[in-house]
Order: sequence, then structure tokens, then C-alpha cells
Amino acid sequence: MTAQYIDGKAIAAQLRAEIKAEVAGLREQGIAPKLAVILAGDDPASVVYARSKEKAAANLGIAFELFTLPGDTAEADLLALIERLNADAAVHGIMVELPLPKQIAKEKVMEAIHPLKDVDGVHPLNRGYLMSGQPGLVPATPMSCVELLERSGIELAGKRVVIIGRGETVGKPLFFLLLRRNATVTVCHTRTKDLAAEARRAEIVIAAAGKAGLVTGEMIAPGAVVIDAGINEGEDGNIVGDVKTAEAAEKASLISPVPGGVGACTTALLFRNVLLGLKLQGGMAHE
Ligand SMILES: Nc1nc(=O)c2c([nH]1)NC[C@@H]1CN(c3ccc(C(=O)N[C@@H](CCC(=O)O)C(=O)O)cc3)C=[N+]21
Repeated sequence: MTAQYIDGKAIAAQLRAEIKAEVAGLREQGIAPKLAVILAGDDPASVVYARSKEKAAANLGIAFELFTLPGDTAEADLLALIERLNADAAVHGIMVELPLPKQIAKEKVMEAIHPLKDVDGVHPLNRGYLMSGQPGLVPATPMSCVELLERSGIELAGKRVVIIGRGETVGKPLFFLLLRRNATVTVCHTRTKDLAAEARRAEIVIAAAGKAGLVTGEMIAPGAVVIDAGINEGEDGNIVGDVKTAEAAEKASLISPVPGGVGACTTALLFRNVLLGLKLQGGMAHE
């Protein structure tokens, strides 16, 4: 079998169109959705991600403000900035670029963000809501995996899904998203005894290990769906996923590539969270 490729760029364009329409409706009501991004230090990847969010915001008609802090910023100063943004009714989403400088405790920062403005879905309350299935803000990358599957017409209920990777940003939250959609979910990780055997049992394989080339063709059952959520630096500085795409595509029925798959939708879903947060904040104010 030769797999069809999921067109993440096309799905991202759909998502952006939906977001733009919603932004237009909000603007008619005099509401200007806004995302605040905090960048402490000069991690090069974070600088690039922050810039690309700024561009995406402009394209969607969402206001954007970048707060850059020096690498030696005291934890108390970062927390004070978050407090100020929490209290600012004109700011609907707050995200802090990771990694943080070493003098700043990541957990304290995540807990400081108002849960309804936590568009990265890192606050413990949002993590808890995700576990229990209550409405809350879900991290964009695992959400992107689910959107790609659902918008490709893949039914998740009753499906055997194997997630490869148990990280806090993708694998673990994805487990709960899939469970909520009634999939039978297995999470594999570095201590899994026979990864190939586990993966071959799956109707859907989602790679989120952060290890280039980990998922080979022999791990894929004939006709399975493969979603690659890996982001790794390739030999010539290009981005590659966790899946050996060409060989996996010989077995799979449908495959999501890197780039042009999960990553293509990630930024749009972050901004969808800004709109969701805005709605949840409004809901609170009117209660
Ligand atoms: N401090 C920090 N901030 C982030 O915003 C951040 C992060 N760390 N760590 C990783 C995740 C993931 N993420 C992506 C955003 C856009 C694409 C994207 O646009 N990808 C396109 C283009 C990729 C290319 O340039 O070829 C694609 O996959 O088709 C991917 C991934 C941001 N993140």
C-alpha cells in the first residue's frame, strides 16, 4: 500500500479561516483579542517562535505584544509581569516561551498564569481539566494531532492508538484527548520492551518522542494511520520528524509528514486558544 499524505497546510488554512471569521465577529462587538508573549533570555529557537507568532497574529487580526526580558531577570520580576497581564482585561492570552533562564522555576511561572489566559495549557488546573474532560485550554501540539485525524475523517472511538513518547507537551496530554474520544490508547516510551510489536498492533500510530528516524516501516501495520509530531533538526539544519516517512508510507494508508503536518497547524491552534480563553473569561465575568 502507498499512503496518502495528510495536507497539514490545507488544514491550517481551514483553521485560520475559522479563526479569522471569529475575530471579525468579535471586532464587530468592539472586542480586540490579544495575545501577550513573554520571552526571557535569548534562546534562539524561542526568538524564532516568538517572531513567527507575531506574524501569524497580524495575519489573523489578533493583537500581539511581545515582552522581552533579559536572561538575568529575577523570578519575582517575571511573576510580577504575569500578575500585571493577568489583571489586564485587554489581554486574553499569555504564554511564556520555554526554556526559561535557570534562576527561574518553570512550575512557579506556569502556576502564576491565570488559568483562563493560559493558552499553552500548562497551568495545573488546565492539566487537571484535561484529565477529567472538563472545558479548559489544551496545548496546541497534541490538539493538532487530533485535528489532523478528525479533519481527515478518521473515527477515533474504539480505535487502537499507540502514542510513542510520554512527554509533558505532547504525548501525555494527547493520551487524555484520545481517551476522551473513546480510543483505546497505549503510551510507549524509552522503557517499553518491544516498541515495534506495540506499534504494529496499532490502527493509528502517533510519534511524539523527539527522536529522528525512531519509527521505521516495520513498526507500521498495513493500512495504519501515522501522525508524526516530532520536531528534530536534520543533518542540513532542516526540520525532520520522528518517522522514516518514505518507508512508513509504504505500509500506511494515511500519513502526516514533517514539515507540512502537525507543526503546520500548531500556531493556528494556539490562537484558537486565545479566542477560547476570551470566551471563557467573558463567561466568568457575566456569571
Ligand atoms: N519556546 C517555544 N515556543 C514555541 O512556540 C514552541 C516551542 N518552544 N517548542 C516547540 C513548539 C512547536 N512549535 C511550532 C510552531 C510552528 C511550526 C510550523 O509552522 N511548522 C511548519 C513549518 C516548518 C518549517 O519551517 O519547515 C510545518 O511543520 O509545516 C511548528 C512547530 C512551536 N513551539
